[in-house]
Amino acid sequence: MASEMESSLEASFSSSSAVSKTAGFLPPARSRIFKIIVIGDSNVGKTCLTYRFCSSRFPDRTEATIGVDFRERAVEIDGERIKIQLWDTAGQERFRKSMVQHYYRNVHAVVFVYDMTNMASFHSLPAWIEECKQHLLANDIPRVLVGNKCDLRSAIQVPTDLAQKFADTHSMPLFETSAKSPNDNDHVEAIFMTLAHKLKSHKPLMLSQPPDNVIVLKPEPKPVMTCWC
Ligand SMILES: Nc1nc2c(ncn2[C@@H]2O[C@H](COP(=O)(O)OP(=O)(O)OP(=O)(O)O)[C@@H](O)[C@H]2O)c(=O)[nH]1
Repeated sequence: MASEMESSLEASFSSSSAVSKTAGFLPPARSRIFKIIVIGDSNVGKTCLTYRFCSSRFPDRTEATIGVDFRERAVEIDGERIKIQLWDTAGQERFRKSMVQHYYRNVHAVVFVYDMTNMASFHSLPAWIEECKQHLLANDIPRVLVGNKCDLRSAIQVPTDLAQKFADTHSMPLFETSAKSPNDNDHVEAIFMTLAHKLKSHKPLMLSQPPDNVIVLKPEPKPVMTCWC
């Protein structure tokens, strides 16, 4: 399944068919697909965060991810339809081994997740960053750091200032959120939409398809970036 996904990603565009009202079929509408991998220790809430963004709710129950799960959501930004494809990767080493090289192919952005109630998951972050380096992820791809489970206020182990220092050192925005709390729904949305905005502006040229089927390359306007950290 991973290799099938990759071949579609290598094309960078997806198609959906459209029927002309007058003369048969129009060429398929195109939308860009962006692959975002979500990585971090087991149990930090990667599945819940991706589920929350793609299905707008907290999952009833989760099991440890084996290999990788895919979730996808289409969003519209400044009139352009973009598909955000989230690769929810296994945190447990034994469930990653055979798949790990697939995660890192054609990645457009990375979300590093730690559990705010688990200091060990925060201390693992350098190892996750190192894994990205080893798989030759370009330095300039957008990355964000997410501290999850902020709803468990009395159990917080990772202070915000420590996480912020780490985020600054690695030039990433920091988001503290909860995949579970209904109050944080907008926040989870904001994390992935911030990335989507960044990705949209990542490529300086975009393809547009006017009715006469001439493909025109035109510069993309810069979106306004907002950071919620
Ligand atoms: N209180 C609280 N619990 C959460 C939150 N997010 C996830 N959980 C719980 O944390 C546990 C692990 O969540 P998952 O999303 O499966 O964690 P994961 O990082 O995908 O784990 P692996 O698949 O093993 O890598 C589950 O019991 C979730 O219900 C959150 O924001 N708040």
